[in-house]
Amino acid sequence: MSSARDINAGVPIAHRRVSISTQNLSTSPTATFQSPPASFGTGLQPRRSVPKVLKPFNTQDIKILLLENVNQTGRDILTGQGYQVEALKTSLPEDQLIEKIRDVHVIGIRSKTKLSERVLSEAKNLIVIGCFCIGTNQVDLNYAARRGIAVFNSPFANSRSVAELVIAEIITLARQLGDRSLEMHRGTWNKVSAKCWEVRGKTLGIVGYGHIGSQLSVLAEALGMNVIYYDVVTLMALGTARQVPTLDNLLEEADFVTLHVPDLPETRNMISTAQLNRMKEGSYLINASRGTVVDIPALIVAMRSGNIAGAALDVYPNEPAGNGDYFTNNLNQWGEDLRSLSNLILTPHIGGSTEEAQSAIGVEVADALVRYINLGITLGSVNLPEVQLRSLTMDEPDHARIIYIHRNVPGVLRKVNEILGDHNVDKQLSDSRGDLAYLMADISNVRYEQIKDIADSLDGLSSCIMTRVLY
Ligand SMILES: NC(=O)c1ccc[n+]([C@@H]2O[C@H](COP(=O)([O-])OP(=O)(O)OC[C@H]3O[C@@H](n4cnc5c(N)ncnc54)[C@H](O)[C@@H]3O)[C@@H](O)[C@H]2O)c1
Ligand SMILES: O=C(O)[C@H](O)COP(=O)(O)O
Repeated sequence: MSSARDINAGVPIAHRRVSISTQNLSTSPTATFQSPPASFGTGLQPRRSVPKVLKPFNTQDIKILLLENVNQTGRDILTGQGYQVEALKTSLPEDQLIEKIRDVHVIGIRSKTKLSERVLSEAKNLIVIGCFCIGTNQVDLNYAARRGIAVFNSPFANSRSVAELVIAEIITLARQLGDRSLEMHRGTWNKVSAKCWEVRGKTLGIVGYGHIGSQLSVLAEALGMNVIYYDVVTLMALGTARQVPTLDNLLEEADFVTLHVPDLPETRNMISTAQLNRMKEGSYLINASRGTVVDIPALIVAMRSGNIAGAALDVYPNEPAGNGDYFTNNLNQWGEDLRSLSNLILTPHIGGSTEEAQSAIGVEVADALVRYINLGITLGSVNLPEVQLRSLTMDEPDHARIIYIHRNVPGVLRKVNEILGDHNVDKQLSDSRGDLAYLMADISNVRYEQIKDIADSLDGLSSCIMTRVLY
């Protein structure tokens, strides 16, 4: 088992390095870390017994809290490491979250758990956050970085699932399938063709042509749709899709408008009364991005007027913490209005909720957490500089890996190397991101009893945010 220790105010700054078989490391010239197979989670083995002087804790001492029903694949990888894993099916109210987060070194969440500065400031032992989803808007990334807490996510493992849901919704809206099905469930046969359409030849307007938007573009063209898209970045069109210069251009031309932008200050209420009024009469709106992107009261007005012939919402400004919670309470006054509208598909944030997506996300994020906890590798981190050293000497005795997360100020490397200077620095890599820098150094000829001195000296530097020594 690997181990870690706690030197400063409960912050685990060192844990025993573990060996890793070289087949798990990329041999590509770019030296990126290849995503390991699922067995990676059990592939890391302890190297030697723990030196008493460091009061290290074993991997069993690493406490991980997983919220929001993280997939079994991820739980298995983490428990396979020997970490203590507590997994809950829902998110937690802030007060309970604060109580729980005080104790853990790692937290895994999905889109609902808000890790604000207020919550994170209580997380004295936290070294890393895993977002088992695409979005990271629920985490205060800047504050986490200032504290040296790494954040990882799964940038595209559920993109296909979302794109397929949107395709289903386009046809469902065009044919009013939701309403017909509801009527049949109530015993009413209502065979109509008025205002029911084929999607072939219609124009799909995609707002945000990233992972999901671009995948959707390909699927929609296969159905015979014309695709236009709007994005703040100029992006290569797939197939015969066409980028339009403004959102208004898209709204005026599209029969279906679908939103795939992140939650940013600029995308809040991006679709409100003015934008809905620009949309073609009888057009449709789909939002499977974030609940903040659509002004819901404005949508209700537009649908009641008939200008918008149908809509699909998968995401909402306030979402319940878990299944069974009452939807209307969270939407306040809008819940009842939404539920009363025809040709409005309401789904409980299930865009990425498929077996395939959740299983892949579980593996991807859990592997990233293991690599970070055990090896300090930040590849894929959304808030720290991405640093990886591929060490061929990890299994040799008297080697240690130093991780020094620090403020990006002049003179740090000189001071760090003064501290490491008595040892043989085999490799060293440092990268910065804004005000923050991440240094990784593999040193040899270091005795275990010297490791505490190194850690203490690094901690004593004024630039220090967090020091970890892996050995
Ligand atoms: N419903 C779900 O279950 C579900 C699942 C996955 C992702 N999502 C959400 O879907 C959204 C898109 O995900 P993605 O993986 O495609 O993201 P992405 O980062 O790959 O793509 C987002 C695109 O939006 C563009 N963009 C940013 N700001 C914009 C603006 N103001 N106007 C126009 N374009 C803008 C970006 O340039 C980028 O091309 C995110 O909000 C994500 O959280 C929801
Ligand atoms: O950000 C995401 O990946 C989606 O919104 C899905 O979130 P979820 O994992 O909470 O369903």
